[in-house]
Amino acid sequence: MAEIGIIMGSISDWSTIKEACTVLDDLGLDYETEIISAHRTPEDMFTYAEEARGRGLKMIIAGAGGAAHLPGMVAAKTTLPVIGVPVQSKALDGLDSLLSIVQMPGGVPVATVAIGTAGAKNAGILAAEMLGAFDDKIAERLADYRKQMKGKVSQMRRELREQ
Ligand SMILES: Nc1c(C(=O)O)ncn1[C@@H]1O[C@H](COP(=O)(O)O)[C@@H](O)[C@H]1O
Repeated sequence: MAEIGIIMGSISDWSTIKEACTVLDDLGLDYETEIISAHRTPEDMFTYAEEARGRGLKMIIAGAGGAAHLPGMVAAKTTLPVIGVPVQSKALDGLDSLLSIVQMPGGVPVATVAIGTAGAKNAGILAAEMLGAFDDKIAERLADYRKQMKGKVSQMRRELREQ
């Protein structure tokens, strides 16, 4: 059963949010995905947030752009940890998304990652690390992931020397 819920405000966010899914696939972790909007489907958002823990989710990754109220509103309706992904918007390059997500009032946190695809990737890794804090097998997979990253840097160094 999925322990990570991944929601986004619109299908237009998918090209960003799928980076979180890709990294979770690489790490062999189950997740579920859904489109939910605080603005367009507020009732569905409340239901999703209220039922998340009972359905076995351990955390929620929520991505949205522009007036990105989804992560904060979901956080307001659940005590599960919420990771917010600011999607890069056309008008303001995602600064609007970032500020909408990161500036939560004290008492209702959203763990906010960077704008765009790198942020979505990190949201996936952060979710895995949170689960890995309680699961040695996941922690081992994360250690392997780090080793692979190190290997890629070694390859970059070789390429640089060949320039
Ligand atoms: N920020 C939100 C919310 C919300 O916060 O509930 N719902 C949709 N949106 C955002 O509107 C942008 C444009 O959406 P469309 O491309 O569907 O017009 C998307 O980035 C979405 O996350």
